[in-house]
Amino acid sequence: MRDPGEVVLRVEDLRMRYGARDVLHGISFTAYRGEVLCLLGPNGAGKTTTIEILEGFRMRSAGEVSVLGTDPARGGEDWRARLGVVLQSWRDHGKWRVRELLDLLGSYYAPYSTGAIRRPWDTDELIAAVGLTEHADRKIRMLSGGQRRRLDVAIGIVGRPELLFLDEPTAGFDPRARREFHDLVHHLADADTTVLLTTHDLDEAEKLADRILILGGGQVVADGSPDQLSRQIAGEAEVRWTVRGQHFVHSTTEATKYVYELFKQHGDAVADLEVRRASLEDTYLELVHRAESGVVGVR
Ligand SMILES: Nc1ncnc2c1ncn2[C@@H]1O[C@H](COP(=O)(O)OP(=O)(O)OP(=O)(O)O)[C@@H](O)[C@H]1O
Repeated sequence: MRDPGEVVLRVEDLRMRYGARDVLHGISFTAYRGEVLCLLGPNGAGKTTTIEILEGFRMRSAGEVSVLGTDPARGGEDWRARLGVVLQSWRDHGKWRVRELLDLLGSYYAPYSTGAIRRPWDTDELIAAVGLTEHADRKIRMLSGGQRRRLDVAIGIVGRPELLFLDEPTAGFDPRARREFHDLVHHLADADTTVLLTTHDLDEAEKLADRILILGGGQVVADGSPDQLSRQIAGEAEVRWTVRGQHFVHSTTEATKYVYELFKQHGDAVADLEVRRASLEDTYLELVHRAESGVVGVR
């Protein structure tokens, strides 16, 4: 358990209403320094709304929110300089070259350097960290979609943020770029950056998140590590095996005991043994289904 003094993000009973429609019905969660928190939920669940409120771009209807110790509705420039934001895509500055743009954007952060955090990030180091060294002198409009997305990430972290918001960061990445990006997020978290990201890619969530929050029906329907969530829902595991070439499948809530009995009964004849627990995808689909059909969530 982390020291409660390290809270970076605290959300209590957050509500959002657009016109007459309630989108967030009172959500609460906390994030700690160096934690990677992943926000999941179906289209329209309120992920972007939540993130925009935390970034100070959207005014909430009700509830308490503290981001790096400040209410985002009242955050000034010095507070904003401690945040990094990677939105869905950066479409401007096509005529600029990669290094030029990062140099310029980085210079805005220089006045916010502190003894502990030197701002901005050195441009060439940053370009290398996001895998754009070969393209540093290219015009932005000449970049491919994935390269441009890497630039979006570089723009989000050029000021060495203490808290980084990533909205579907790897959309359009090839598998290697995704792997490199995941390594980058792990490095940022190791250096104490707190990361809040949204994704629809459950494999990505499982690889990156220390904690997953699932939004459904305007509420947090689950909050825990990928492993904890799977256990909450994984009532039954599926055991598969063969005996003398014949395949068997059995569902049980007590897989270990079942496997023990199996070996007691058949000994070495048991082959191809597999125990499959609920995946994050199974868990996600079940929890969202429960939320949408009005069943109270699991926390
Ligand atoms: N400015 C707005 N005015 C009115 N309704 C809005 C506005 N922005 C979002 N909504 C509604 O609020 C709900 C939540 O939207 P939001 O964009 O936060 O969802 P999301 O979880 O980010 O979805 P997605 O996965 O599709 O990006 C949706 O039903 C959307 O139609």
